[in-house]
Parts: sequence; C-alpha cells; structure tokens
Amino acid sequence: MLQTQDLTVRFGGHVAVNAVSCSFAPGTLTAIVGPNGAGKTTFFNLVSGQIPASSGTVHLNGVDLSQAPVSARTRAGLGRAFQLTNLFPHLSVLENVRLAVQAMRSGAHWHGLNLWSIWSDHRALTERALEILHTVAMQHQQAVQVASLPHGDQRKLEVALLMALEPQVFMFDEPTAGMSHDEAPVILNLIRELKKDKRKTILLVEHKMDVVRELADRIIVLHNGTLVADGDPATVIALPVVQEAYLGVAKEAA
Ligand SMILES: Nc1ncnc2c1ncn2[C@@H]1O[C@H](COP(=O)(O)OP(=O)(O)OP(=O)(O)O)[C@@H](O)[C@H]1O
Repeated sequence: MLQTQDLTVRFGGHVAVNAVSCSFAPGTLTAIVGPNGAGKTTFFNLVSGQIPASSGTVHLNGVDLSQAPVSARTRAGLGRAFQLTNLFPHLSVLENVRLAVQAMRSGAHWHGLNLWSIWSDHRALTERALEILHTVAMQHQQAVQVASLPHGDQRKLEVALLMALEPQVFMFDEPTAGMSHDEAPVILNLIRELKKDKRKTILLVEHKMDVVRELADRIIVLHNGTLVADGDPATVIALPVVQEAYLGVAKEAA
C-alpha cells in the first residue's frame, strides 16, 4: 500500500501540492486528473522523490520513504516511467533493457572473480531482458540502436525499462502524450496487461478522459494542488469540477 499524508510542496509563495493524503492499494489503477497546473506532475515528483516535500510523508508498505532519495524509493518498489530521459540512445534496445535488469539486480550478490558466475549472470540478464522485450513485442528490434527507433517504440521501451525494475507501484505521467493515433493503443495495451497483476498498484496521470474512463478503477481530482474528489470513475466524472475542466475533452470522448 502506498500512502501519502499531508503531502505538501511550496514554490516560493505558491502551494503546488497542498496537504494531499491518499492511499493507493495493490490491484487498483488510480487516474489522477485535474486542469493544467493542478499539481499532478508535482505530486508524482513528490512521491518518486524527484523533489523534496515541504511537509508531509510518503510510505510504501509501512516504510517511511519521505526522506529517501529517488534511487532508494525505486529499490523500495516505486517505479516511474520517464519520457525518454532514461534511455541510452546510442545503445541497442537489448542493451538498454539489460542495463535496467542489471541495475535492479546489482548488489543482490557478489561473486568476486568467479568468471563462470559473471558469464552465467550475463546470460541470465540477457534472458530476462529478452523476456521483457517479448512482453512489449519488441524482441525483433533487440539489435536496433535506440536513437533510430520510431518515437512510439522509444516510449514502449520506456515501459520495458520500468518493467525491468519490477516495481510494485507503476507511475505513468501522460504515457501516450505526443504519440500518433496508431502508437497510443500499444502503450495502453501494456498498461491493460500490467493491470491484470493484482499485486501491482498503478497511478496514471492522463488528460484523455476516454482513456481514464476505460482504465481507471478510481479517479482522484487535483485542483490548485488540493485533492478535491476521490471515488469511482462514473461518480467523479459526473462532478461539476471535472465537467468544467474536461468539458471539451468529455464531449469529444462521448
Ligand atoms: N520547480 C517548480 N518551481 C516553481 N513552480 C513549479 C515548479 N514545478 C511546478 N510548479 C508549478 O506548480 C504548479 C503545478 O504544476 P504541475 O506541473 O504539477 O501541474 P500539472 O497538473 O501536472 O499540469 P499539466 O496538466 O499542465 O501537466 C504549476 O503552477 C507550476 O507552474
């Protein structure tokens, strides 16, 4: 269970996230919605540790991560997909995923100079990386240099890297932003697949209400940094604050 308690951040005099207390249970996909500037990305930044909170706490499974750096939060099980910033463009697709698998497993054991172990570890890393590439249907692109992949495939690879970290909590911030009409469904399918694993908690910041409606088990609404609504999708979407913020999108999606 991921829990935030009175999570707050101020930038100068501006309170971007204001005392947000919320719990996110495994087996649930929660969409975080709200108008531009509502504090959605900042809330993600506070949970993942990208920026320090002014006050409030973040706990995962009862462990206080409030003061922990990003790396410790990632190891604890908080996984955030970044828009392309985590990719090594000059390495191949397989090398990128293998590095993520290796990062996840590093520190787990130490073999000294046992060359057999190093070799068999390398093989195990490659096998795991290929397994993940298979899940995202990119195994045929394993040798391709990341820089030459189409944008949609780079975004898919981002999800693959996140999967390699085997997080308990998956955080997606507008995962289909900038994607073409053909590319977006691929990412949404991956999220649909992840949802089937009831041990996972998924947080999704998404502007497209048709996507939210389809994927979310629960919606929370941020407005001026404050949590103003929390509930099942049908109830929350019907609220005036959501209708106002998304009227255009909602009409389009209807
Ligand atoms: N590092 C920062 N320094 C100062 N102000 C910031 C910083 N990061 C965010 N803000 C401000 O905090 C508020 C919340 O921004 P945030 O990006 O979290 O909103 P959002 O809901 O994700 O918006 P969008 O839907 O447009 O992505 C905005 O007013 C923004 O200008």
